Amino acid sequence: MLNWNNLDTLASYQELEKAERINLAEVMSGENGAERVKTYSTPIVDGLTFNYAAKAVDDNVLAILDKLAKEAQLVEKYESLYNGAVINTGEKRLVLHQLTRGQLGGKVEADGVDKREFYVTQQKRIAEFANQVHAGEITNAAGEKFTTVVQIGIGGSDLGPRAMYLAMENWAKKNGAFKMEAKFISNVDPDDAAAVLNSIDVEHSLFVLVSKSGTTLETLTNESFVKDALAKAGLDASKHMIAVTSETSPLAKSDDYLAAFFMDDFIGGRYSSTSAVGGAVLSLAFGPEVFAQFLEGAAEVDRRATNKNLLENPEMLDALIGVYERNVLGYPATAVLPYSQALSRFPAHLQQMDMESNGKSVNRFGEPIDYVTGPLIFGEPGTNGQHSFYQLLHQGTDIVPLQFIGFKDSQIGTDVVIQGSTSQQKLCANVAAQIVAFACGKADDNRNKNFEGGRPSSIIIGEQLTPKTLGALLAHFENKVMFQGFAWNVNSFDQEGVQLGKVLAKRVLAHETDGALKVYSDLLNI
Ligand SMILES: O=P(O)(O)OC[C@H]1O[C@H](O)[C@H](O)[C@@H](O)[C@@H]1O
Repeated sequence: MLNWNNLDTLASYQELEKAERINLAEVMSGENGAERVKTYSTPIVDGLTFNYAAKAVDDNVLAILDKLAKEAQLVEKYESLYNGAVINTGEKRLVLHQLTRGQLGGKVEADGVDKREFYVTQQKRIAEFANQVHAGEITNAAGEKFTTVVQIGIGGSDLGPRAMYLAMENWAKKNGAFKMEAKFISNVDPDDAAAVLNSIDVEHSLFVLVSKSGTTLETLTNESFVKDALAKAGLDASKHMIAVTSETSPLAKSDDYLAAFFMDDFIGGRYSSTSAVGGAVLSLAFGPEVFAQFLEGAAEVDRRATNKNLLENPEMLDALIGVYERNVLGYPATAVLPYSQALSRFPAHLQQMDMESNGKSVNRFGEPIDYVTGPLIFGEPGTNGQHSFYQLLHQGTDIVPLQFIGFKDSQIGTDVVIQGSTSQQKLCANVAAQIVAFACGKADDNRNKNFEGGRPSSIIIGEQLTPKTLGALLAHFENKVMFQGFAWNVNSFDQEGVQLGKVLAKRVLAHETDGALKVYSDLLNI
């Protein structure tokens, strides 16, 4: 039997509140600090490690977090999720994104369908389609190969796939796996679609229309925008477009598309990168084998996250340190700082994954809760961020926990030695320096130059960003957010908070406004 209790009712949480606070600057200094960096570390997968030495925790706090994990039954809740329980209480749905990359528990059936089989079938259909496109068996009307793939989608149908594409693009080029260039149209701003269309050769472009619901205003508008451009170029849109949607959506049975691939209601948009939503564009761009490696990395993390030992479960550990920082230490935000240009859109993806999941004020039964939940997430790749917002992170009045990500090797491998070091070494030197600067600070008589320190961070260190380590990185955060949602006793899998704005926008477009909404509409000339 699972107990779905609010965080503040747990005995271990009360113990956590009373636990002695750690002086991070002190514990990270000298030999003690060196020892922490060596020991406060646990593997995520081969070639990827979670190091939490610079977090404000010690063995005592970790032991209490372990009690909390057990009292809140975090792994048991995960088990019930992947065995097909109705975890998404708001929408009364199963939550099955882990099943798109592996079978963790027993067979999961819904409406008489084996769901693992369904996801694998879609993967196979996509793989076959992608191979045919690459082989020139599926072509444009003139019998010429498609060279570019353009994804049309927004939110989860854009952010994850786009971030994953960018993360693998240079790796694929370097490793002979690059098949087609991918572009993305998401915003309803006409300049987004127009700029992408201006940058491609439409005659040789294949468009992937992605919408789980098939009703998203931005995506349907951009579909029409693209169809208009295809018609103007004298092209038959139905020969240039495929759809990725759920079988129940209005797009599912249309003749407007060359092919349709499916996901379902049990895959949340922000968790859909490993479903057909990411599968279509990534398999077209890099080939099905690369997509399979990406899934394998995610699957390995999903398996590891079943470990009940907190220190051997980096997803649960990361999650609970985050809960400690948010609820006990009162920190409002988390900055995601990848020292990897390939991860330039990864923070944007995590913003949706985390904030849409855990930005909740009621528990999973709809009752108000008396504690804070999901933090504000933002970030930029290092070292660019260092020359931008790090000032506030080092000396501002809020303490913002930091999530660094760094790799020993670059993806392309082209580098240059300047003043005795390569660019990759300079990149890595900066991340090491930042961790210690944030944690330990530096005293100065000039208050303006003083660094208090005590600013916590963790780092995920990898050998190289490959499809497999990328899949692992993605699943690490998906599972972290899931465990945090369990700890906060919220439903991490719906997003009612996005609805009101959509309803009001429709009213504006129908000219059914009054009061402030009418004046804003007039000011914006609608
Ligand atoms: O894939 P779609 O149904 O078009 O949804 C696209 C996005 O829009 C919604 O408003 C939600 O906030 C997102 O969670 C979702 O990913």
